[in-house]
Amino acid sequence: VHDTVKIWRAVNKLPSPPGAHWLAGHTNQGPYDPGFQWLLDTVAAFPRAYTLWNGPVPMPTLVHPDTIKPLLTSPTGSVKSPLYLLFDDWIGKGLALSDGALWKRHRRLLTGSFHFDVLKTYVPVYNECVEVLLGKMVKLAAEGKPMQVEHELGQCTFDIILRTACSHHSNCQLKEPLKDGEMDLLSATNTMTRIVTSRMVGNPLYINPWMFRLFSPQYPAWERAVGYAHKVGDGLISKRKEELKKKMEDGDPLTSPRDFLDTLLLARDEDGVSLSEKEIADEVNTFLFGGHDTTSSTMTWVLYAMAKYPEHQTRVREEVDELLADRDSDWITSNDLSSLEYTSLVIKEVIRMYSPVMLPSRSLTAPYDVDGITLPVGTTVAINLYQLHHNPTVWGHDHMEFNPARFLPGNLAALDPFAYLPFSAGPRNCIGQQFAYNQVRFLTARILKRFRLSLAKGEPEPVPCLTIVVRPVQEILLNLEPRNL
Ligand code: HEM
Repeated sequence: VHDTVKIWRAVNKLPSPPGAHWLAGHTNQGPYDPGFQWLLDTVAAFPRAYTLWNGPVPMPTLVHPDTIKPLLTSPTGSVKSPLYLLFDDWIGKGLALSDGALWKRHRRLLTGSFHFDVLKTYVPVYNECVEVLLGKMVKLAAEGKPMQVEHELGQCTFDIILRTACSHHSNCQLKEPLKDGEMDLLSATNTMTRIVTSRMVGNPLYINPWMFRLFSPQYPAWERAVGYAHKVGDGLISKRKEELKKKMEDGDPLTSPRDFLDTLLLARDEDGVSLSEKEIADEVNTFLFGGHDTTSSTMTWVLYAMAKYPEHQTRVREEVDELLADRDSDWITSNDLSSLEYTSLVIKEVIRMYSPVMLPSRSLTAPYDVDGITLPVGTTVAINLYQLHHNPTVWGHDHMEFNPARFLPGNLAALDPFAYLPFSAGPRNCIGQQFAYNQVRFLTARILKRFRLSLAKGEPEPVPCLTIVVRPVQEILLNLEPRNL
């Protein structure tokens, strides 16, 4: 009680949007309602930090580089907040959820998997997976049907992460739709994502694991999907262990891991200790989770932005045409990616506009100073990246305008390095940043090389909403016009 009173006293000193109900807090005002108008109004009124009341629970929210930077750069000042426990059954103590010595050990062992040289080896996989997608787009165009962007990109990015992480060919892009009661890894993952989201923004009682287990009608579906995903993951791991054992018996020194799973199985710390089976399984699940919805949501918004702003679409296409001129095929190599300069600017701006991962949060393990107010140990603090990226005091009053030129080196120089944090920053930044970024540049270039995209007539403007990632409330439909090459 003493600690709670201390926290309440401190958070009450921060500014807070008016009208919070004593029990419901700001929930009735719809802080995360689709479209994010409340977030836009709030950051305009409180451009540094404010207290959001999630029902009766306060959550100081940081929205300015100055208030965010010390939190993210302190290696010991905070741990992941209890909200991350919503993922616990699914990804266990993998990199995203663990803290302290366990996290440090895993991060050290896994960093090598995202080294430039390793990421280079994934480019052929991107090419193969996008060929499947392009084939489906050709068929849709021939039938005069629009593309359901999120659906198609969700399948394609899942195909990519399964192949790059575990060399697993799921054929998920070409599978027939599942019949009632059937499950595959993609549908299990989608079910888990849906249920975590509904616990995050739905009945707050179900945030508690026991209330969820005992009373939520969704629990049986959750248990089934988690069980299925773990069974598939465990199967992939034990199959690979056998393969590696056989290779070693045949004298292979195993110096070049084939994929992320190999890296995990071969990882040894300074004392020669490997990861346990449970640790490996948690990391596999972490990467399938972290590496799928994030890139799929980003690609969805990129393609939408290309259709909405044809002048930028044309500039990206010209850049790709120039890169691939005089070549026999559309295949893009890892060396090509750095030539896609305008494409990169466009992608950075899309990620700013939509902030696919919106709301990292932390529990303070040391007092934290926000504009002269000290938040005590135990306070849950959120960093709202959407609000940071739409903070008029940081980005100017034209922050809702789509303007890739913001990211030209000359303009970036004037910007605080903590003004743009889609992948967070500091020791807990996104380990998959370069992997994601390569993939999105790659997919954008290959798709625009082959198709002109336009908004399907009569479709409403898509409205972003918060799930685990930011995605459109309704599927986005785009018309496809194949280019005559
Ligand atoms: C556009 C795509 C992506 C975005 C916007 C993104 C964003 C983020 C953000 C903001 C964090 C920090 C979360 C926090 O502090 O709570 C994070 C962490 C993480 N991301 Fe990503 N991510 C993306 C893609 C990926 C991919 C492709 C992977 C894996 C292949 C991945 C794996 C992870 C992991 C494991 C962490 C936890 C790292 C740690 O705590 O050491 N992410 N990501």
